[in-house]
Amino acid sequence: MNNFSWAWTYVKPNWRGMLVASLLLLVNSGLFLVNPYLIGLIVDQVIYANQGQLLIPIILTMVAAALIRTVVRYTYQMMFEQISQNSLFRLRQDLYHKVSELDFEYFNHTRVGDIMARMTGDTDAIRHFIGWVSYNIVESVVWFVCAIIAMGAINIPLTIALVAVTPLIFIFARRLVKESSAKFFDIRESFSRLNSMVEENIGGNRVVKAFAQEAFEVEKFDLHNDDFKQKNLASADVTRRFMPWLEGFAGSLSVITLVLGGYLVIRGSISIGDLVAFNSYLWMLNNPMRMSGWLLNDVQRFQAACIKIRDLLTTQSRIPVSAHEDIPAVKGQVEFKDVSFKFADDPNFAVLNNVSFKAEVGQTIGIIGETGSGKSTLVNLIGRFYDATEGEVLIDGHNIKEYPVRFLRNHISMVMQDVFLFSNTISDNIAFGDPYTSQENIKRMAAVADADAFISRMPDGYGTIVGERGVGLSGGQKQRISLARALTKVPSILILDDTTSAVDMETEAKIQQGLSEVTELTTTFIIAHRISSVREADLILMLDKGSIVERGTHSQLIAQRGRYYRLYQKQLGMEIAEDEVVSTLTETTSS
Ligand SMILES: Nc1ncnc2c1ncn2[C@@H]1O[C@H](COP(=O)(O)OP(=O)(O)OP(=O)(O)O)[C@@H](O)[C@H]1O
Repeated sequence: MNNFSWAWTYVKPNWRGMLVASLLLLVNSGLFLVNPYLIGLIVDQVIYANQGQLLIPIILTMVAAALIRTVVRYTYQMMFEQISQNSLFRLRQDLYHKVSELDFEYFNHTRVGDIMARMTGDTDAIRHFIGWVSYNIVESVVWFVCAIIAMGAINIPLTIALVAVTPLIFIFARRLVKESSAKFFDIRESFSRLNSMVEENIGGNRVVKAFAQEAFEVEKFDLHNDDFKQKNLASADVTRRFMPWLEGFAGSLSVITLVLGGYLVIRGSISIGDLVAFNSYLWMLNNPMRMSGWLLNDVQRFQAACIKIRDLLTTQSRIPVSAHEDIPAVKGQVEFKDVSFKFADDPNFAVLNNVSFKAEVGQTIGIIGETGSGKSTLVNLIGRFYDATEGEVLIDGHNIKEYPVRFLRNHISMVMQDVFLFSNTISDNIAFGDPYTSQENIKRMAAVADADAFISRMPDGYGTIVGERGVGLSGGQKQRISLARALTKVPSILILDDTTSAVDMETEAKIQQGLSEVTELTTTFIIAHRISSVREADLILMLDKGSIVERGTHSQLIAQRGRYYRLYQKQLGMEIAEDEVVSTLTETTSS
């Protein structure tokens, strides 16, 4: 399907409006023929044939034609605008739906700025095409044809002399399209890079400031900014080189009309009135010629935008959103059978190697291991954010691939390592897990996450609006709010990825106590670096380079005297050291 047919699918629901607008456009073009004809009449009949009584009716007709034209033009322009906005609305809807269903893999490789460029600049190029360029092209063609017919009716040889110039315009227009097309793609890519750079910089402004790298970033921005400017100038250069030719051809029509037309008048082949009318129609012929360069540029911009948008709309998630629908509710038994996993962009590196374990409903599984050992990747397979490359993940005995993804995720709650809060009230952030939850439940779950106390101390309490990504809250506060958010959902499977890393051990103990009360029927996965976070778990998995190297309960693993034991010793030593510091400080203060 070409880009025009594709764009039509968005316009099609308004096809009736489009038809009426196009008919009005034809009426308007027809009305343009009236005045030149009447001007010819004034010259021939009123001035030369001395029929002064015709002057007033002719002028009144001209005024009426101009008035009707104004109303008609306003109406169809507004209709095109309305249709283009409706089409844009539908397109944005499709784009947003698409973006919301794309998987982690896509976002791992796509810059947010690039997606934003598609959703703003590219969609606007398409709106501009539907709402302005398309009817201007039709209008130009209609004017061109009408002018030739009207001029042909006056004098055929003179019309042929003018039309003889038009092939040159097509030759130049084709060359313009050929040269400018690539430039628009360059502009589009440069805009996307600029957008991504700005987006990343605003998002990472704290890091930039912390490293005092403002000057370096400004320099980087200037490079992108300059690149965008140069790409636009290169495109403008092509336009400027071709425009004088198109202008020149359009201007040559007046010269041909005056020279050849004057000759025909002297010879008596046409009247002066006919020549004046002919000259007035000329505008309908040379205006489309002048416009052709600009319109062709806009068509190129439209084509470049269509390619980018269609590329996004046709991107397929590796994880399909729907699957078998007749599957019972998730209870929460999770089993990994010889699961291995490799990221698509690094197929030689196995992030998980033959991982096998079983978690019964309501059990707590602790996952511990060095950084980069594959802990987050393992739990990401449970929510089908990625699919295992080998082996099977089973939930309640069914292969996870049999579950419709949204259905499955509805039964899973996840507190991600990288906490994200929306710039909204704390209450709404917590209710995000279940928008229909009551205020009491929000407060209850906040209490379980040991967040109620600090939230209540805030001046606006649960109504406090947090900044973008939770700005204004400490790391530990953000973690606790995101834990409360995960708990409001009443999940069958709860995944806590390093959720208490930023809270002190006393708070962690309180949270664990609260959690054990509300997760009796919930299979809970706790990823942690601190043994204190997992020691009560029914099963602890120790990962190393993607493989389970030790497994068992805390006491079993201690008895094994292996890596877990050594880690425990190390952490215990640190705890004791910490306790010693605290008691020394206390003693010093009291003495
Ligand atoms: N999108 C990705 N593409 C390629 N490799 C990745 C991707 N995400 C993670 N990895 C790699 O997979 C490995 C495991 O990462 P993972 O995030 O699962 O580790 P982790 O044990 O959770 O680490 P941490 O404790 O630091 O959170 C790492 O070597 C990492 O570099």
